[in-house]
Amino acid sequence: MTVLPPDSVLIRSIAAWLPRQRWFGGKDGRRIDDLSIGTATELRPGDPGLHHLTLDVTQDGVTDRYQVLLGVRRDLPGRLRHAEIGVLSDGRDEPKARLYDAAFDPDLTRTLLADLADGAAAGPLRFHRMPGARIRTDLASLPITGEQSNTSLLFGDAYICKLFRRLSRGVNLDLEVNLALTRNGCAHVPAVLGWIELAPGPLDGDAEPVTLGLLSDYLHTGADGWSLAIASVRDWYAHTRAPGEDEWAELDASAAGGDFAAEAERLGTATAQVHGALADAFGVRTVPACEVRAMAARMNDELTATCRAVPDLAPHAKALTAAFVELAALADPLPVQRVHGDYHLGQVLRTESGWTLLDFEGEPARSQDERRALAHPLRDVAGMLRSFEYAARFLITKPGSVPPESRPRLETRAQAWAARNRAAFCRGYAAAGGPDPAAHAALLRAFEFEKAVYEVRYEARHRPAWLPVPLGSLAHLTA
Ligand SMILES: Nc1ncnc2c1ncn2[C@@H]1O[C@H](COP(=O)(O)OP(=O)(O)O)[C@@H](O)[C@H]1O
Ligand SMILES: O=P(O)(O)O[C@H]1O[C@H](CO)[C@@H](O[C@H]2O[C@H](CO)[C@@H](O)[C@H](O)[C@H]2O)[C@H](O)[C@H]1O
Repeated sequence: MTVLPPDSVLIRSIAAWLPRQRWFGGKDGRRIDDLSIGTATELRPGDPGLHHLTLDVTQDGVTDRYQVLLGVRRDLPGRLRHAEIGVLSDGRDEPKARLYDAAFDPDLTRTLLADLADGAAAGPLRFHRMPGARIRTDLASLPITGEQSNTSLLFGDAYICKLFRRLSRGVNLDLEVNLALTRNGCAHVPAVLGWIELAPGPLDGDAEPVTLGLLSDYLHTGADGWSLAIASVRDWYAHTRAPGEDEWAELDASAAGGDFAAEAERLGTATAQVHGALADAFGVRTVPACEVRAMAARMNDELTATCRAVPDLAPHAKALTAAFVELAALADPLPVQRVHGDYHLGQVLRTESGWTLLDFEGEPARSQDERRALAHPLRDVAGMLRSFEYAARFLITKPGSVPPESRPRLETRAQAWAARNRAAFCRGYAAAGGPDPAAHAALLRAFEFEKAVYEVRYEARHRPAWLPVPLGSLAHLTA
């Protein structure tokens, strides 16, 4: 049972299973033309056995590398049936072994924790413990499932181990940034406890190790910004006038019980502090005005391409282009630095001690080089402002979500909620030393529109039912 099945059986099983996985990046209609095993490492012999695989998956001439934890058992208990990848038969009636996604098997993932605690090495895999960190090894894991591009394992309520599914060349951005900020004592990221990497191998000649996993403190008291914001919006929609209140006066959003503005302001403050820490850790560079013009041209090219793919965006194109032209006309050089890169309410957690930022990997739909590129910090501010727009409209935009007669009233409420929380976030950001959004209106607007174009493309490809959300907010912002 410790020996891997012949490649052909394994590869056929994985090729059929891969496209069904939420985290598989190649589900855009392209066929898998070739699939091969890059590395295979036995991490635990016996029944159940654990193997670590890297897979090279080629689609339309482009090869991406993924990792899979392969479990092998003679009998698969009911709790693991949903994770089955394939059956290995000996040619007679009885299956010889069952292959499955071991991320779902706490009996096997325990091995990862033990190896991290030991700073072990296995074949090309290297397990690193953060100097000074103590890692408990007696915890069982539970995978987080859902809308994730990676697979994260919760170990008790102490640790979270993020296993990157599509592997990028060299050190993963999430590890690089979290490690630098943990070392600098930044309170707004979860502390890094360890990481797993693939040592540069003779096979592909990579000079740098490839990051496979990241073990961090699990912030078990945290609530994510998106759920908190949505709860606030729901409360604001239901808010009614107090008895005796002037029925013609504008409704006062601050009087709604679930008002989010104080949280939005604190989030702005935390964001500016993280930007300061990123500038300290990685430095700041200034780009000349010609590069700003090139950036504006790229934004406009993406707009043109997206209008072709999603014609519903076309009615907004004129207003968006005008914002990119305005950006190109800015004569000043721009300071750029490491930023979050895909900043939205789903990437922040509110704990009892403040806001924490997660997932510094950048936008999943961008290339590795684009994700690593330096940017002006207001690009993140724009990302979060877009997220307030999303949260404000999410509950009412999907077709059939509210009766048509309520829509105009709720759209007015949505606009008020977004305006109030955008202003609070920007206030907190500027007060904590970030570049003042009010003083950089043209830059901020261009970044917001760039993100909105990305969102239209993202939603059309991954969640078509959400497409009315960015389109609805664009209708308002470009009116
Ligand atoms: N350190 C942590 N503490 C608590 N929850 C976390 C932590 N890291 C991630 N999470 C939860 O897991 C979710 C996904 O994490 P994320 O890093 O964004 O993964 P992905 O790249 O797969 O989207 C987050 O939205 C958050 O709810
Ligand atoms: O979290 P990821 O790094 O996978 O980011 C991608 O997916 C996000 C959605 O999960 C997407 O964010 C968009 O939807 C959010 C609501 O679900 C909203 O708050 C964001 O403002 C909006 O951009 C993100 O763009 C995408 O890269």
